[in-house]
Amino acid sequence: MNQTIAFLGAGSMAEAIIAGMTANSVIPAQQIIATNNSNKERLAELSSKYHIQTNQNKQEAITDSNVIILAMKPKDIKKATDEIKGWIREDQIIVSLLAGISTNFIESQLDTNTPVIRVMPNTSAAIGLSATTVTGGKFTTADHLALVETIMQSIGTTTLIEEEDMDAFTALAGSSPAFYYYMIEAMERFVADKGLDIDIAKPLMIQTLKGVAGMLETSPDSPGVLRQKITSPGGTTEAGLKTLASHNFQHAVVDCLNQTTDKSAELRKNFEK
Ligand SMILES: NC(=O)C1=CN([C@@H]2O[C@H](COP(=O)(O)OP(=O)(O)OC[C@H]3O[C@@H](n4cnc5c(N)ncnc54)[C@H](OP(=O)(O)O)[C@@H]3O)[C@@H](O)[C@H]2O)C=CC1
Ligand SMILES: O=C(O)[C@@H]1CCC=N1
Repeated sequence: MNQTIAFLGAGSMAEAIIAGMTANSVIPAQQIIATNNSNKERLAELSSKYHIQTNQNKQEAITDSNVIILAMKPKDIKKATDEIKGWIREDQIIVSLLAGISTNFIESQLDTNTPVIRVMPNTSAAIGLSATTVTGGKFTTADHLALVETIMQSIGTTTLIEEEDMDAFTALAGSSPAFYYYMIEAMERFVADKGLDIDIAKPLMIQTLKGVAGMLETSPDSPGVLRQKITSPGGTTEAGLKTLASHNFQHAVVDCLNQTTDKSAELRKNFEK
């Protein structure tokens, strides 16, 4: 792909995307430029690990690129756009990874007709398995969206959504890997409590998760039916599920996703000013 991509921000999400992009040949490493606020060591680390370009000069990084990926924290968006607004051209595309922050705010901050596309990847981008949602702003054409989807497909799947649904999909696909990891951490506690060998237990846990993902993907049955097929009356699974229900497990999960969604909206309220 003949695009040069600048990352403004070189933190964990930028690295997950860079790792995924450079692991396949869709975007050559030399067409990726990373810049950040001040952490020189971090840029050196990314350059040595992924053989990408780095540049501490944000203006140069932007000027040399067609696609500019905003990868700073939501709290830093105002300062970042104030700094870069004079350097952005209308032939470029701005891609924002920022939770909560709207395309409309970035467009108004930049004060140009440059297309702004909001995406929400997850850290599985590092192994090419992100589930990335994509939504366009006021100046975005179908061609812009297609280009950004192609770029993001180098790190996994892409799904076009309405911007009003982005907060909820941020919960369901951006943050949710952390919720799955949290459950696995609890299972690891059980492994330790029982004195089981983690080297035996971990591959079994991973294989089980892969099996669950595969069944969800291929089986015509709903998750509820799949669960029932495991749950013999009076059996082991039923005992475990009863315990989860007694702890209001499903309520906790729904509440967790609601709070995550609400936080995305709150970030917008707090930092779009
Ligand atoms: N982590 C995740 O799983 C996901 C994160 N996101 C989004 O990605 C964004 C980044 O998150 P994450 O990588 O975790 O954050 P990190 O804190 O790890 O990284 C933030 C980066 O932004 C840089 N930075 C801050 N201000 C500027 C600026 N004005 N110009 C250029 N760079 C700047 C920092 O540089 P320095 O170190 O020099 O200060 C740092 O490299 C967030 O907006 C988040 O909502 C989206 C999906 C998933
Ligand atoms: O926790 C966060 O705010 C970011 C956005 C989605 C995943 N991580």
